Amino acid sequence: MDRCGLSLHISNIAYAGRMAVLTLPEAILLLALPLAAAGVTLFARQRRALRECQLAVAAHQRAEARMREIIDSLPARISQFDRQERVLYANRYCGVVYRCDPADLVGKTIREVRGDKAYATIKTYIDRVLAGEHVSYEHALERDGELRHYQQDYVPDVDAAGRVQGFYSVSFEITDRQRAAEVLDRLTRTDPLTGLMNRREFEQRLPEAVARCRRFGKPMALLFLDVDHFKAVNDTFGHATGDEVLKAFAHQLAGAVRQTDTVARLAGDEFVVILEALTRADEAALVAQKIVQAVNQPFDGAAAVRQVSASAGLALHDGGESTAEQLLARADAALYDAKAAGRNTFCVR
Ligand SMILES: Nc1nc2c(ncn2[C@@H]2O[C@H](COP(=O)(O)OP(=O)(O)OP(=O)(O)O)[C@@H](O)[C@H]2O)c(=O)[nH]1
Repeated sequence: MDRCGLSLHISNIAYAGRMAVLTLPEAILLLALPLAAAGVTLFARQRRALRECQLAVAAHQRAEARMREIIDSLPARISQFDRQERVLYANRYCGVVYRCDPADLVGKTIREVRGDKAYATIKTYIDRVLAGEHVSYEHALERDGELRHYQQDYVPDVDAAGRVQGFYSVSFEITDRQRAAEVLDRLTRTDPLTGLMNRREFEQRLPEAVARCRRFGKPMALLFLDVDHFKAVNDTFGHATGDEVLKAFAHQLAGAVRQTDTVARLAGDEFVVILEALTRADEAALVAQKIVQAVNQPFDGAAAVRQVSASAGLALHDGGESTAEQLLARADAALYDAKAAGRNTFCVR
């Protein structure tokens, strides 16, 4: 009952008092009834308000539980750090990756969680996110004895005043994507028939080798090989046998050089070898001789073609001004010299 209603009620009592003489209990009852009614109304309102508040809290708790369930169910590491790089929150998947209860991570620093070595690498990203930048990078972690790759995002946690008070970290596993990319990368660099490097990869590696030769002053050489009379192999035994010969030849060639030497198939029956960090320039001629002899050995197994020979052109680089293209052109010219000299040999330019 509001103030106006109460004064109206009292004036009604006064009027009633004038009309009839009330007993005391009747007067008290008359006064108490509206007050009790007002109390009941107030109580009901308070109860309704309390109920609404309880419902709101329950709804909030349900929403929070749902959010937490979603965050915990995602196959991603989601965590929150303060400015001192301490874990404030870590979702369930963090526990899966770090093999612990995620609650045990809370309070630890990122350095304690990731270890000194990883921390040295990621410190720069942490500094950037704490300076307010959204940072993305990829990294690898060993899990179950296997190297797994992750896409990592750091997002600044900014307070109402615009200050960075920490950061959120989200990390998705990208191992499958990474492996697919590696396979694709390998395919783009490899000759599918022989498994050797292809021309594209060779064209990238030769200038790098020339640059190293110039920088460190260690002589290098390029050997350009071509199988002798290979057309006759195809014409006599068919293309499939020709392919088998190329594979066997590639195997012999790769076996005749060091693991660190670069061996590539440029096209058809043309192969190249980059010989780096030679101690003396004439060492290249010895290696060329050894290679020409090695590829002239009979093939393993009972193939239709038991043996081939190859001619080779050798070009040396002493660390001077020659470019990769010039080196390749010299080796190519030397190869023609070797063909003209009767094949199954090498010439130098
Ligand atoms: N089997 C097979 N043959 C190929 C492939 N690529 C190119 N060839 C063939 O390889 C042969 C290359 O022959 P050439 O090098 O031109 O001639 P050659 O008979 O070896 O003669 P010389 O080099 O002068 O001794 C051609 O017949 C091409 O068709 C391949 O991937 N597989």
